[in-house]
Amino acid sequence: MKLLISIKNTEEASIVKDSKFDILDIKNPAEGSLGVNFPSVIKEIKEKSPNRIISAAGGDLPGLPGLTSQITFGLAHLKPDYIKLGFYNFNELKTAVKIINEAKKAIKLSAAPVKLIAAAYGDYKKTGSFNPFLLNDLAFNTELDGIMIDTIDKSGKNLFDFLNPGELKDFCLQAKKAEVFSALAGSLKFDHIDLLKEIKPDIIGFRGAVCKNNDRSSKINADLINKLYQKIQS
Ligand SMILES: O=C[C@H](O)COP(=O)(O)O
Repeated sequence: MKLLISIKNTEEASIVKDSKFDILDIKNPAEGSLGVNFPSVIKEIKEKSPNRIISAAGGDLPGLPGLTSQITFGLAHLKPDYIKLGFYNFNELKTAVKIINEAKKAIKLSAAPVKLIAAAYGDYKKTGSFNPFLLNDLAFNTELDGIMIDTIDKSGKNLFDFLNPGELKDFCLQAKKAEVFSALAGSLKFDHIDLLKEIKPDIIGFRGAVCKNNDRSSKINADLINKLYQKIQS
């Protein structure tokens, strides 16, 4: 189980410089769950973190293939290892297939070796957004590299308030069958680690629980990241 840590600026890149984790995710929490950050910020963080595997959030995106492919094209030029696209406020599989096919074309056009992750939200029902259990169908029908479940609502509830461990385990098993990696996030806590070890996603994503006062809009904390990493290894 690899640990992904989301950061928002170059100051946080310095804070986590010596911390142990596997993927450095760059997002803009002020613009949503998978808020997309500014090109200059992503470029600077990449330069400051030469030995890190980098992921870039692409936004909580409506079902618009043109818009999504342009965002993907722009991000791909910054050469992250992964781009994560959030499926928000639309729910048709056909639209999702078109989005991923066009995003893959945009990546090829950029000539950067970027992997693509489609993300849906555990609390999808509240907003009529894309059902995360359709991500496996999407993976079978496209050239996706990974699928992820996060949450859109970061105001107190977490992933397990919306989906049960059995559903999440099945999601991860289906991802293996589709030969893509699985990732889980959504206000996860230290206390969820044992359960997550049973569910066996390939990647777990954290921010809030490793920020000062458990507040994802405040500053990331290196000691908390190291403690979390140790707990995952134990
Ligand atoms: O991609 C992972 C997310 O940034 C996790 O953030 P969170 O733990 O605050 O929900």
